[in-house]
Amino acid sequence: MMNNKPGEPGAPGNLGRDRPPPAVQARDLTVVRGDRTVLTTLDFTLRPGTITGLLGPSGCGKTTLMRAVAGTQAKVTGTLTVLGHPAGSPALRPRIGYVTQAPSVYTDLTVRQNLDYFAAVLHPGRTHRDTRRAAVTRAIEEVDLTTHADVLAAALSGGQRSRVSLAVALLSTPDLLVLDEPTVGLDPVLRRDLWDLFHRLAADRGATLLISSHVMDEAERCHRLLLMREGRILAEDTPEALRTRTGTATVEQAFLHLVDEAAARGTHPEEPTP
Ligand SMILES: Nc1ncnc2c1ncn2[C@@H]1O[C@H](COP(=O)(O)OP(=O)(O)OP(=O)(O)O)[C@@H](O)[C@H]1O
Repeated sequence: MMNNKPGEPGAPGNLGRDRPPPAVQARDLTVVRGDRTVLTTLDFTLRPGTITGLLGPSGCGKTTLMRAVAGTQAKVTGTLTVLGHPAGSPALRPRIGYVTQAPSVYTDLTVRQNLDYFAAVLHPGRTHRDTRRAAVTRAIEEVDLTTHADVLAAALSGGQRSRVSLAVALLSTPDLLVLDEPTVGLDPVLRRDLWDLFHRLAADRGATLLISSHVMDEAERCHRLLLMREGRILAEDTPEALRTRTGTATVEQAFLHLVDEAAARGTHPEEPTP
């Protein structure tokens, strides 16, 4: 499907020369779903150990972009390199944690049983029993579900179930975490705690996180932002640079400013102005 061209960042010849290769690099990334082009020639780069927020209105293509990065999206063209491999490579499977909007948990199992099950898939065999146990306990603690470890998933709230999915993704200590709206339905305290966890994963483990959200105030917690609209990237920068560039006080205002600016020009923002 997609190949690195020699000399491009992420290609084997460039590894380790100046700075670490990008965790994710997209060039001309285009995705067709049904008979519609839903992502159009996207270019972006995610640096290792950073948190990138993916923001934009419903239907703009956030989930499609995440599925492409996670390697689960069909009809992807262009170049998409993930942790040095073409997106979708089998070698990437244990290195990516992808948490979808719909929590993928077994409702007839408890929180711990769910995690035990997935841990057994990741680290099968008796010899890994202690590793599994430690990984499960750590993942449950990280998502703050220790007090609910023995509760059936069927009896959890939506937000708690989402956190079980996140715990499953954390079991394999992934290098790249792709999280589709992980804070939907959570109260402000839990949202804050989860964002603290995301920052710890980036700072302590060097993990790269791509996190989608509808909530613009969460944008301020990201190192970088990809603002999307109608299948295209409206802007890619730090929250501060976006505010400064647009002379606005919040990322939400910056987003609206960029939308208005593009409409006034009659072009899409990343298209060169004549
Ligand atoms: N299975 C599908 N077949 C055809 N078109 C699809 C399919 N799934 C999504 N789309 C279209 O692709 C576009 C992008 O959808 P996507 O789910 O990526 O958006 P989103 O930004 O994640 O939306 P939301 O924030 O509501 O989750 C939408 O216009 C949607 O209608």
